[in-house]
Amino acid sequence: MKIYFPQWQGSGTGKSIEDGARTILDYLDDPEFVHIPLSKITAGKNGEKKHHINNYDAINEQLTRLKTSISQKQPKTIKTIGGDCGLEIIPVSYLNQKYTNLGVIWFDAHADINKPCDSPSCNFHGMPLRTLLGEGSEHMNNLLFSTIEASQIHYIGVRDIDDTEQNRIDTGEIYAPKKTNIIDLINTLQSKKITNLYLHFDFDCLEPNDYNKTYYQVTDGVTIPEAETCIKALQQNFSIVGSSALESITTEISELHPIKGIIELLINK
Ligand SMILES: NC(=[NH2+])NCCC[C@H](N)C(=O)O
Repeated sequence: MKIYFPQWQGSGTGKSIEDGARTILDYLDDPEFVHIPLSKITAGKNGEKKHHINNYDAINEQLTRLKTSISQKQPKTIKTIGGDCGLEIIPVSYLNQKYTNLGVIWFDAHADINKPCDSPSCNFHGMPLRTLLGEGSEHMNNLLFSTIEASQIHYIGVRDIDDTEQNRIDTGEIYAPKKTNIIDLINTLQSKKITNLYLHFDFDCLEPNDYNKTYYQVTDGVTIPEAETCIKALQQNFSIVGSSALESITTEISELHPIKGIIELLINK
């Protein structure tokens, strides 16, 4: 199943994330994408915070739509154009229920593992992994198809981590090396007997000199050739049952040029 879900409300005020999703959709020009409509509940500057989550009602309503659509279709695989990282709680928890021992590969500059009450921003896109662990807000748990274990989480390119997130990572089980070594990652996944993977891809994992049309830019990122090599190696060694392309913000298709290879690998391979 291919899904277009341009959720931006998880970033607080970042409407550019919706525009960026549309640009990737237009570039791919693929009628197979199922469009999930966003909530009309006021969000952003005048949005309301509930349970330590900005724009809670809008996010809850539209993620419920996404969940319903996936439940009805019961897809074997899910490819998503987004959108902010908060949307991941739906496809990941669905695929995790379908495939035992799903490996979750998180290409991202950020750890996205905040508890709502610890989050400096109260933006839900910094919370999806903690939610998926079943340690987030009880007010989001109704959206989950299943919860994951810490040992299923593997970061690539993570380098902007809040102190409270680091504390969670330091309690063990989560794979979060300072520098990516693809051989080590593959060995780690194989030693855990993981065969199926979900590839979460926030374009801010990339080195900004290679691509900076992202909601955040964080120095010392993964280069585009490194990211492509890594995705290809994972595709050769594992079965990829889901992937996402998230938080790019350009409104010009021509500016997607540097990341076209990555988009193709994630969505069309
Ligand atoms: N998906 C993202 N862009 N996440 C950024 C999160 C930034 C920061 N850690 C926060 O929780 O607010």
